[in-house]
Amino acid sequence: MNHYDLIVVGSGPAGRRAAIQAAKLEKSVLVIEKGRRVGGVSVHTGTIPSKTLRETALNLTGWRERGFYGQSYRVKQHIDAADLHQRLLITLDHEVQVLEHQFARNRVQQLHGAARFVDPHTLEVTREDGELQRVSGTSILLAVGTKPYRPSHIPFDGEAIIDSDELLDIDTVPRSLVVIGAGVIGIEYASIFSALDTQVSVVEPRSTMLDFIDREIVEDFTYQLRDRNMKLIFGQTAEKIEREAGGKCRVELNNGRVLHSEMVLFAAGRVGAVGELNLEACGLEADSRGRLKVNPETFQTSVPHIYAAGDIVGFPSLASTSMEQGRIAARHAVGAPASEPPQYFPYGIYAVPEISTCGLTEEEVIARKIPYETGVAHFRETSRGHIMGLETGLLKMIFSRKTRRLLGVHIIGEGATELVHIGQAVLNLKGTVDYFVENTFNYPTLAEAYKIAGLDAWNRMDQGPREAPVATAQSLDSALQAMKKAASS
Ligand SMILES: Cc1cc2nc3c(=O)[nH]c(=O)nc-3n(C[C@H](O)[C@H](O)[C@H](O)COP(=O)(O)OP(=O)(O)OC[C@H]3O[C@@H](n4cnc5c(N)ncnc54)[C@H](O)[C@@H]3O)c2cc1C
Ligand SMILES: NC(=O)c1ccc[n+]([C@@H]2O[C@H](COP(=O)([O-])OP(=O)(O)OC[C@H]3O[C@@H](n4cnc5c(N)ncnc54)[C@H](O)[C@@H]3O)[C@@H](O)[C@H]2O)c1
Repeated sequence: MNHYDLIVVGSGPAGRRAAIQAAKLEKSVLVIEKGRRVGGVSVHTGTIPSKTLRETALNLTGWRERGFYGQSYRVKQHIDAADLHQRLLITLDHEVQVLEHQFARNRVQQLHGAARFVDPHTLEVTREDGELQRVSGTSILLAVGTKPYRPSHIPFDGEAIIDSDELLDIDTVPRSLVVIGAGVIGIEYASIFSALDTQVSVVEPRSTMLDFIDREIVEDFTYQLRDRNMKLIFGQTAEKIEREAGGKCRVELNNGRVLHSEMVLFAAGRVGAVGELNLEACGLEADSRGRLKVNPETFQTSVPHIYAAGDIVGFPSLASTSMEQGRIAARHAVGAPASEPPQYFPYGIYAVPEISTCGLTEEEVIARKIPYETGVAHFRETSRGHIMGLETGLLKMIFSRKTRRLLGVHIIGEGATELVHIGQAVLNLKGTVDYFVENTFNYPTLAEAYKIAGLDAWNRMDQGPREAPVATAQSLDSALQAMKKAASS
């Protein structure tokens, strides 16, 4: 039986980063992956496919050009499922190749098959050819991720009543779609299909959605979705879902309302993929949602040489944070020093329009009784926004009135998931409103919105002995506009 310094179960973001980190520290590493190809949910059914689908939809519909050419503008008149699949396959292939190459370069060994514990240090792998193989590890990292929650009362058929994994295999773009669950997955796909001219209805049992996002941003988002005819039905559950004789889906809500659609996407959460691990054999137990509890600093489970990272440990369940967790877990497992994760990480929602956020929301600042000021910029106030024909887009920053520090940045609109990193850096480096006022930004860029929002807040804050330096004619304009706005409000 082969023995390794570290065995990693799962090759998603947490597993791949952990494996490469341990290999860089010259440890022997084995990655066990039950999927046919490495990459995990992130590469095959989650992050990368959904973002590729979004990009394809925006490109083929000509979405980004409609500000100039009107709502009826299309790059391709009829977009079918083959159009969507084509780019998907190329992107996924590329991702897998890059990952395989990284493993090979770093001498990370791979074993394909489902792993289960035999005892706390030994795993048995059922290989693709049906053979069983046992391996042992000084440390083991569980990075097995999650799978869609599929309650037994939903008649999934893989064709018209589907989960988010099956969505990637559809062979037609539906003309109408009911999405059950307004979580991140539900809302991203709902807005992508709406951009493809599908008539979309979203059913959500709670009275609000995306509660971790600043309410002003969610209100703007909700307005934009409703404005393009999406039905957002809050406070209702789907009582019964069935296929009718003609093939259409019928969704009956608990208030008696009935929705008809060509397709139903059930996206009401995900559960940990611990089913095959035989956790009893290593002394671990998952919670009711299949999640494992870990020490948040080291990612050790209650069995000290067994670590868990990524979606299997719960919030925030992002590819980005999973990678960091995997890296920290691997360093701890092999006795290398590891820093703590930074206080604030960004969250990107790749809906149409996209949303990104980092730090505290206005609601959180109020709840903590922190005296604060906000600064807001609309993308249409920037020259880059004019050039791009943007009609929407908003950047909001929240500052402490006492320390002047940036507390949160919240963005909706084109490029939000990239732009947020400027705010993230200032936030984690403990920067203040003065950073945005005193520094020059490239012009014309959407990043100039930071300058405008910074000045907007600055004008209403105690400015002490400072003067706002005026770096360019453009920032003078912005400053004057912001001052006028402040004076009139
Ligand atoms: C539709 C969708 C869109 C998303 N979009 C984003 C996004 O835009 N940005 C973002 O940051 N995050 C996004 N996420 C979340 C992101 O995909 C996850 O946070 C990330 O994939 C979690 O990584 P992980 O390492 O925990 O494992 P996963 O990526 O879930 O991979 C786990 C791997 O473990 C393998 N495995 C499971 N059990 C066993 C076993 N017993 N033996 C061997 N192998 C096993 C599985 O086959 C799988 O390959 C999205 C998720 C979904 C579903
Ligand atoms: N851009 C990104 O970073 C991104 C994108 C997609 C997914 N993800 C990650 O994947 C994870 C899973 O996402 P998700 O959207 O599946 O889950 P979720 O838990 O975020 O959302 C599920 C939604 O479904 C609703 N719901 C729960 N039970 C329901 C029921 N029986 N009927 C109808 N609705 C019900 C919930 O109220 C919630 O709004 C998230 O935690 C997220 O971090 C991230």
